[in-house]
Amino acid sequence: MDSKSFSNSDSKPIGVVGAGSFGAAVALMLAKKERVIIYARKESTVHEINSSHTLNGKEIPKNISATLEPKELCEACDLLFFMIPSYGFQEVTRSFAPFLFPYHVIIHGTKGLCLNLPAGTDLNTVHRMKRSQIMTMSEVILEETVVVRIGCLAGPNLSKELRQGQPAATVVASKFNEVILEGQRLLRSDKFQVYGNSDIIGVELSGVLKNIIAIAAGALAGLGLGENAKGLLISRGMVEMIHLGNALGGSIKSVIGLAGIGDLVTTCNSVHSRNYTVGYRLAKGETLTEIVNDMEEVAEGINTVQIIKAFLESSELRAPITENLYKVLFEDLPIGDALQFLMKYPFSVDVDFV
Ligand SMILES: NC(=O)C1=CN([C@@H]2O[C@H](COP(=O)(O)OP(=O)(O)OC[C@H]3O[C@@H](n4cnc5c(N)ncnc54)[C@H](OP(=O)(O)O)[C@@H]3O)[C@@H](O)[C@H]2O)C=CC1
Ligand SMILES: O=C(CO)COP(=O)(O)O
Repeated sequence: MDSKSFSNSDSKPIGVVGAGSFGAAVALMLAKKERVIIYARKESTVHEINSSHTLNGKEIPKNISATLEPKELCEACDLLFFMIPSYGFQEVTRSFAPFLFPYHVIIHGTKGLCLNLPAGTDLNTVHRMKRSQIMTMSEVILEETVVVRIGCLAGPNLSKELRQGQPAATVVASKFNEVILEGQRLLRSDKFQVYGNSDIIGVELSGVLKNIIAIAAGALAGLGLGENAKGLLISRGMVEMIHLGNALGGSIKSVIGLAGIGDLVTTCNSVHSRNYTVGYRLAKGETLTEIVNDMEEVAEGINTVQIIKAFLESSELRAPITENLYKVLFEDLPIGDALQFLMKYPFSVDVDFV
């Protein structure tokens, strides 16, 4: 394959790694254009897809099949969509690495961060982190594999709405134009618009950072506060995302685009958002442990708050929403006290980023 262009023109199937909520939603969209092979780690999931053409009991098209083997997926497909939460991302990427070649293209949809810490340490033991110790998923793929053409999918894409066929849009970000074009070709439909962006780090960070604000928005709703308070949170949250995104290597433009403000508005308003739900349930009196133990799906924002708090410890930057949410989640600060602190915080300039 020509290293400068990429097109699945020989109609190889498209690989989807992960059969969770988002992996399933993306596999269904891809199956409208091409054959799809899903990699899942559970034999029962693979068996269900291959034998009854269902996933979690819901019918799926017959051009979707499944495998338990990374090798099989890498041999069959040139383009792989990695749809794995950040907690499993490094492990899964390492299991695929021996079978990946520079001709492969990977587009991921993960809205979380991984860590690059010395052996024997983790998030519970390292409380100050430099940027070099924090990795976006494109950085994990670059570190662990020989794949260079990497893309990221981010935007207001609640999987439940996508599966219902409701209209939506996303951003495919990559430094390689052919990755953006192929993502657009495969995913675009009359119900789904796909924008391109070359700032992959900024787009990844937008999807990651909005989860923090979504937890806070759920908490406001759980406290019974109104739309004025939400407008305030979303606006100040966006400013915080811009400064954090910038400090971590992303561009302001990406945060004020679909993957940033677009996704922020969606997840701060939806009971289908897991992050929003975490905040809502906290405000209703449940503990973080109770909520996490009871959730079947991942709420990336919880881990992200911890990582960003550790990053703030090693920088001059202040991010009052994140810092107060950290105290609520991990230091038992009552949500009402956090809110009071934020109301008194000396934010004096409305727009300080342009
Ligand atoms: N759901 C949504 O609306 C959206 C989600 N995202 C992002 O997509 C990512 C995935 O989310 P989502 O699909 O919702 O998560 P889910 O919790 O629904 O599913 C996660 C999937 O990843 C698999 N998995 C986890 N760890 C491993 C591992 N080590 N090896 C193999 N498989 C593994 C799980 O497998 P198993 O079933 O075997 O446990 C499961 O199928 C997250 O980062 C999320 O932020 C982005 C946009 C929208
Ligand atoms: O990112 C999402 C929608 O764009 C999904 O948000 P949650 O992970 O909070 O469910």
